[in-house]
Amino acid sequence: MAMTNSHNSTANLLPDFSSDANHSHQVPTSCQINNEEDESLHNKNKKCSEPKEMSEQEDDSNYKTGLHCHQDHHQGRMSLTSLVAVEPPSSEDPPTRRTIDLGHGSDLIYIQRFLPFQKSWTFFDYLDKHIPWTRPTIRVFGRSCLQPRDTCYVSSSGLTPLVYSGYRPDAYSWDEFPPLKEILDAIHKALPGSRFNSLLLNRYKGANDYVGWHADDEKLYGPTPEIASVSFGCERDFVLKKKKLEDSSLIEKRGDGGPAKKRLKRSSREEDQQRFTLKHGSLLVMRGYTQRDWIHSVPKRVKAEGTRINLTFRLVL
Ligand SMILES: O=C(O)CCC(=O)C(=O)O
Ligand SMILES: [Fe+2]
Repeated sequence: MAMTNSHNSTANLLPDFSSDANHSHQVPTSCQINNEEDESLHNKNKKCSEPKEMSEQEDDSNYKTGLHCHQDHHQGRMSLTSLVAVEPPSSEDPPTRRTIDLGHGSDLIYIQRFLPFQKSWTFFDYLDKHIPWTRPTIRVFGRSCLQPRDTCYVSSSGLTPLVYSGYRPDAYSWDEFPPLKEILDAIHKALPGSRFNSLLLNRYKGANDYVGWHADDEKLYGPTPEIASVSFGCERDFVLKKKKLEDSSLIEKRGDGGPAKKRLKRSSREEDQQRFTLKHGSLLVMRGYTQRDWIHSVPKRVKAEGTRINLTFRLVL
């Protein structure tokens, strides 16, 4: 597929992220999420309904203080995208890479400015226009419903097909979307030793689009999937909650990454929750047993007016 925007090599523009530059930042652990929807863990009889929004009061300061018009993108073009609340980074800020140890063999890496700001808008525009987005019907708790976000799937040929919520997306080839290969190259460079061969794309077209609580624990990824998530456009919260074991020895003994969902509940302890406001151009990596022991979601948000595009790179074994 032809690109309408010119693209320089991302790798040339990228700083070296191969070592931790800064461990001192703290990840916010307070989490006022009242979204009790859980697509994977409980309440099978629940209607295929959408999760509750945060109230204005609960909707945290990220969205109150973080609303800034970015002035240097889409100049002279008024569009929904141009209203996205994205704060351009200060050029003085060094790129930082944080590693967050979730315990018991699970960890996260977060690089806030993984891709350069303007370059990230070029990617956003390309993906928004050229990806063959679809909004499929999926099965949740035995009911059919429209997936609350657009999606697309890209993978290398010959892999086990991805099936989730009763939906099997067609797999497009990397060759059709050169910028995706460019982003993949940048990820491989930032994560030496890691390899990804498939990509699930999500587009959240506004405040009502979301992804409910789930773990990406499909068998085709093996027991310890590494998932590299790149975000573009409107900032949204990404929330992780630790699954609560009824018998904490079970998971340790199983050790196979299998979906022990029936025996797990979400935890209510504050330290068992993590929340990130995923920035335009950021990279979040989930590693180890994160999919086995934690669930994650991108909840609805009152103030998230613009479009967000998220790419999750995975390795199908
Ligand atoms: O949009 C995101 O940040 C996460 C998407 C996700 O969890 C998924 O596609 O499995
Ligand atoms: Fe996920």
